[in-house]
Amino acid sequence: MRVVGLTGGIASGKSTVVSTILSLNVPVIDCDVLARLVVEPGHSAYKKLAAHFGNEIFQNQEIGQPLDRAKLGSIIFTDASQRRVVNSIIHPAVRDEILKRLLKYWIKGTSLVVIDVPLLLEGELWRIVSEVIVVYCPPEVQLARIQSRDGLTAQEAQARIDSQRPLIEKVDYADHVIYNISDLDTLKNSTLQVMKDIKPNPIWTVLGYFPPFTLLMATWVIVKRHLKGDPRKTVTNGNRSSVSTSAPPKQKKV
Ligand SMILES: CC(C)(COP(=O)(O)OP(=O)(O)OC[C@H]1O[C@@H](n2cnc3c(N)ncnc32)[C@H](O)[C@@H]1O)[C@@H](O)C(=O)NCCC(=O)NCCS
Ligand SMILES: Nc1ncnc2c1ncn2[C@@H]1O[C@H](COP(=O)(O)OP(=O)(O)OP(=O)(O)O)[C@@H](O)[C@H]1O
Repeated sequence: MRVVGLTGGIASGKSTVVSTILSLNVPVIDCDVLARLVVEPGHSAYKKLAAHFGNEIFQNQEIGQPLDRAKLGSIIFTDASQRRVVNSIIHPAVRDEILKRLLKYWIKGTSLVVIDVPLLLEGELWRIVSEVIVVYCPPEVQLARIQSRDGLTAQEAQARIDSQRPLIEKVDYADHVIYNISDLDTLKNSTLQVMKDIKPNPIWTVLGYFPPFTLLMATWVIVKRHLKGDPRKTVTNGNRSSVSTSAPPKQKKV
């Protein structure tokens, strides 16, 4: 089974890309959805958040009520230390949900699964994906899209962008980049092209069910990612300043 990681920046267009991928009947595991699931009342991440923040992050300021997402957002997108705490509570729970879903798809004989992970290159999951797709758009476009989609001020939108690693740095770790700098039709076509490129060969899918090949393929994925380097260690690289944020760098397929 080929596992592909889809990432980008806030409002860069990941969900829009996902809708095209789903139209091809390729399953997508959406981490924003899982992050919502694991903070539902009764889940262990919910209890940990309550223990850390008290009642202030819940609707009606009452423990037992669903999360007040706007309130938690206003805290974590302006305070890096609180963001780290929330990440340390939610991310392991999301990772466990991802692994459970991957196992189910593998048992079902699925040949290709896409994981939509906004923070793929900031966490550990990049290690297990065979390909990384980055959806890129320039920061000024991100800013405008967040404001118009979420009704936030420019300052609030900027705080959200700043809470993530600069998108242009993520491009360096991509096997495929989708440049979302034009209209929605162009975005759809670029997505279809990338999906065509990564379509798994059915022979490899079948071979993946024979233990020696499973092991070989898993080793290859880990080695391949290792050779590309740890994206969390590099703050920036020499290419960054030479890449314009308003025009796409040369189409990249490694
Ligand atoms: C703060 C919360 C409650 C805001 O909820 P809201 O419904 O407004 O936004 P939503 O969940 O749809 O996220 C929108 C986007 O914000 C960005 N984002 C979310 N959390 C983070 C974070 N911890 N750090 C950086 N960016 C983040 C992502 O690009 C994401 O796609 C929510 O984002 C959350 O619980 N975040 C912590 C969990 C997390 O890291 N999720 C990201 C994927 S695992
Ligand atoms: N090429 C485009 N032209 C016009 N609008 C676009 C384009 N791409 C995306 N959008 C709009 O920008 C907004 C953000 O896109 P989308 O929700 O797909 O981003 P995202 O990366 O999934 O965001 P988030 O990280 O916040 O979940 C949406 O309102 C979407 O309709």
